[in-house]
Amino acid sequence: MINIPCVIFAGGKSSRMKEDKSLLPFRGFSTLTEYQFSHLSKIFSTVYISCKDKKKFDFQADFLEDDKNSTLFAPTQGFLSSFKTLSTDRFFVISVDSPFINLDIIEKIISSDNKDCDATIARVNSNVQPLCGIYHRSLNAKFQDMLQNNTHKLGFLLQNSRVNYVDFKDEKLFLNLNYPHEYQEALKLSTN
Ligand SMILES: Nc1nc2c(ncn2[C@@H]2O[C@H](COP(=O)(O)OP(=O)(O)OP(=O)(O)O)[C@@H](O)[C@H]2O)c(=O)[nH]1
Ligand SMILES: [Mg+2]
Repeated sequence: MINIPCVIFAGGKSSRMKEDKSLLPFRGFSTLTEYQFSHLSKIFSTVYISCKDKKKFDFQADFLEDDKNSTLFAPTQGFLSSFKTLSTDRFFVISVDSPFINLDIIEKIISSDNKDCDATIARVNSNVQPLCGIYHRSLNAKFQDMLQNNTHKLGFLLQNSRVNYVDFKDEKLFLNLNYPHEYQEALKLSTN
């Protein structure tokens, strides 16, 4: 088991999906979140779910809720509550809507990480995947600045930080379910 905590980001608006994607059924699980939680719990010894309000889920897990006083929708919120609640120097981040990220990918990222960087992040055919990688506590202050300045582009943060990129080729494994057609594609890939 991997000892770095894993945080599943599941608190977004799903504006492109038009319904909360974290609650869509997947691979026999009643929600994509439960699928990810179950899969990742076999790999990581601690798995957290980052969300606005744990009440939207009806299963037991460790939830990290966003600041209730904020109306902002952006992963920045999830990062800030992760840094606040977790005591470790780093944690692994994954998006709820990328169900094909596997052990092989996770192990490669973890073995590429080192103490001198701020983050170790997946890149697929030169596309950076900010929600698949390790973030270090050294970035906490930058996330606080992002909140203060109301700028939430993770790509920009990473461009201005010390990042190790880990390159992958198979784009299918990084499929993000943003639109209904991508969810349909994921369902099809799962039955093959
Ligand atoms: N905890 C938390 N997670 C978030 C927040 N906003 C986005 N995320 C998560 O970040 C991940 C990547 O975001 P997107 O793929 O853009 O998802 P989204 O923002 O729900 O979808 P769109 O509204 O279509 O952009 C998803 O897993 C979201 O659940 C937030 O305010 N809080
Ligand atoms: Mg979004």
